[in-house]
Amino acid sequence: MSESEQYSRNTLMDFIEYRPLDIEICDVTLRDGEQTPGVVFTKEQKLAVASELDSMGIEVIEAGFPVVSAYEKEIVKEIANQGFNSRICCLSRAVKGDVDAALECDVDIVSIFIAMSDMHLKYKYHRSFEDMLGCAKEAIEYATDHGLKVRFAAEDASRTPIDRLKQAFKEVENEYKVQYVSLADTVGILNPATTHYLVSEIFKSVNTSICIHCHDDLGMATANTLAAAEAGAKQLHTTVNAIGERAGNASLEEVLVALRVQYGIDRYDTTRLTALSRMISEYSGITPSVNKAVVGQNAFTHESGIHVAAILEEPRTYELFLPEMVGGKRNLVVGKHTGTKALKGIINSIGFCLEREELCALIEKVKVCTEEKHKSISREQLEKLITQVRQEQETSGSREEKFSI
Ligand SMILES: CC(=O)SCCNC(=O)CCNC(=O)[C@H](O)C(C)(C)COP(=O)(O)OP(=O)(O)OC[C@H]1O[C@@H](n2cnc3c(N)ncnc32)[C@H](O)[C@@H]1OP(=O)(O)O
Ligand SMILES: O=C(O)CCC(=O)C(=O)O
Repeated sequence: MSESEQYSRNTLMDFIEYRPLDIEICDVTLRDGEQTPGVVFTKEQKLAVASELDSMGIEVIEAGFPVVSAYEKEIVKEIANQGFNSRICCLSRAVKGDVDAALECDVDIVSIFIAMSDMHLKYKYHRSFEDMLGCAKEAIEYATDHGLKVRFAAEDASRTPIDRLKQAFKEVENEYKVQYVSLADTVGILNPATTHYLVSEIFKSVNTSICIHCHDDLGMATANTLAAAEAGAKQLHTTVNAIGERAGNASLEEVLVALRVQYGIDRYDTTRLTALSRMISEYSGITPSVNKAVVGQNAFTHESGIHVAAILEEPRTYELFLPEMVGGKRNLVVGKHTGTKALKGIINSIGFCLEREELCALIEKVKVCTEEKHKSISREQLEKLITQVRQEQETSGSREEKFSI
């Protein structure tokens, strides 16, 4: 199947003015994702996830926060030494000890973060902006002197005065060689318009590549991430199944599929997404909601008669992209909303062939049964109903014969 037959391209994009996207993905499932309350990945699990991300073509993997524990440090080090194509990154506070831990892990990039919002300066650090920026600079200098590539990350950037962000980024950029500056929407306050504004403003004032790290407190993390990309952000942060602090982060599966459908970026192996999602569900103990985009159980499940009738002719009538594109499977369900064409197609596909009258009787039974049970019906129940219908038709047929004798 050709690429263009796998999905409908959003042709309205042709009417929108935006900067051509020049992006890479930094997946933070193994760091921010693991900060989901109650989630603890084993070394084997983290290695397996990192390997999948690498195979998928993800450019940067944030493997962890080494100072959290000795085991965490051991895992980050092992991931960094796997020889993956993905570059390996880890988190560090603006503290020498954290940078030392990163150095011990052999990572490619260390993400040194500070918050510069009034809220965090006052209640978290009890220190001034100048003090914290000083700490950040010391840590950055120490890291770069020791050969580490650095991302300078502004935590809570979306609640920080823009001029303060610009000043900090400019000073750091002028004094050190950093690879990235990062904007974190730590509490998920942004919307696509304000994300675009924030990134555009920073884009105008720095020469360093910009990263965007979005949280989903208002359900806009994916949209904000894409708005940031349109405004010039280079590195987009994601997590598998959108796991992460509170409402989670921008979802890897949503961002990758949106990049393809909206912007034609097709270099990632999206066919691995469903398997990776199942892997994270198992390892984290958190299953995405059934209606979760791309990987939810219902992402390619259809019941409505009008939809299924059309899908049997051409799935793209009611599917933006085909399940094969993300390693998923289509599932046609028989329930209250099933129509005759759909039922005929479904029963034919499982080896049954009914006359028109039998089909009408079956659909009646399906409706009554699903309304009584308040749920759709299983294949087994469907087969039982087909048997019942056939028996009833036979009985009424022989009765008619008797009557006509
Ligand atoms: C937005 C984010 O996701 S940030 C990352 C959040 N992730 C985590 O917190 C990972 C899990 N955390 C941990 O295991 C622990 O909190 C550790 C190992 C990081 C630190 O543990 P502790 O040394 O016991 O410190 P504790 O957690 O009590 O407090 C955090 C300290 O870090 C300081 N701190 C927080 N962020 C920064 C920063 N970016 N730069 C410098 N110091 C910082 C706080 O001000 C506080 O300092 P204080 O002890 O002088 O008050
Ligand atoms: O910006 C970053 O890279 C990390 C910060 C972060 O995790 C957050 O603020 O939620």
